[in-house]
Amino acid sequence: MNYQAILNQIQEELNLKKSTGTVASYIPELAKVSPDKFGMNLYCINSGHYHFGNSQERFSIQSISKVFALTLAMSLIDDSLFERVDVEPSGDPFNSLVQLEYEQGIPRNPFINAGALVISDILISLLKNPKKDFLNFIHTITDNTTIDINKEVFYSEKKYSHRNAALLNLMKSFGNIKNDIETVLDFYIFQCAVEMSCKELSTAFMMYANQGRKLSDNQQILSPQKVKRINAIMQTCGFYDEAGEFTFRVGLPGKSGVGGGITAVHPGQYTVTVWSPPLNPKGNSELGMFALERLTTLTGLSIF
Ligand SMILES: NC(=O)CC[C@H](N)C(=O)O
Repeated sequence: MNYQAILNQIQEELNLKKSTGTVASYIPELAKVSPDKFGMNLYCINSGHYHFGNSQERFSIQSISKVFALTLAMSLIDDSLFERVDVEPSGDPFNSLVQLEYEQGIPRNPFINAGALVISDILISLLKNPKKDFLNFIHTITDNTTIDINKEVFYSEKKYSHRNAALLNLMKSFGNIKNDIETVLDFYIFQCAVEMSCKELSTAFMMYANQGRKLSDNQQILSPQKVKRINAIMQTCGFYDEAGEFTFRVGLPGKSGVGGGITAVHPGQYTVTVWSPPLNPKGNSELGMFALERLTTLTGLSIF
């Protein structure tokens, strides 16, 4: 298959499309990013990288980091993790508080904010230097030690994190947060502030397409069974209250972030990352979803 020709076609179609979305502004620093950025990187297990646009420029990965945090936590502890966070789609926005109240502080899944905050709490209890260890984990899976956080984004989100603090307080009242609220919030915001390019994200996600092994050196990062589970959670919960729509249109497990990035996985075949900052009302990249839908349609390669 001529993947580059398919990507070129998607780029041409995108040039004709006007986005109706808006760049996230509740983290003020994110609002400074140009809405016209667009990058796409496709990383095939058998034939390497294909790309176009701003695919090598780093952007704020935001909630895509939730996949790395869950992976790290699952590599360190057993299934007891899932006593503190469930694996059901929420059908609610990523930062919603309502379900938590009547479900007694157990978040629906690890990819909504409440669930990711519980994973942050677990990592803080398990790791010596949570921030350093988290970055090291990303360095390992990408073979790239230059990946870091964007400090402006970090401090910007810290100033406007009242809702995440509310989620933490509510969960703490139910006994599902063990560490100090400020410490958990700080680590969660840190992981969201990591910056990576489309190419780096596709590389990091390759382990989910390759049974838990890195492609570069075959290192087993996570067992195939655990990778299967993470892919399942990405499929059912990776896009909040748009997980069904993403599955319907694109047909791949994946994860989005309010920085405008989406990374998706076709186990055994490829990983793909798109970046376009304007978000649809559900907080997912509008043109990113369009590009991924075109990719699985033009290649005929989705998991369904
Ligand atoms: N959906 C997202 O990417 C949200 C991440 C963001 N840091 C928040 O907690 O609001």
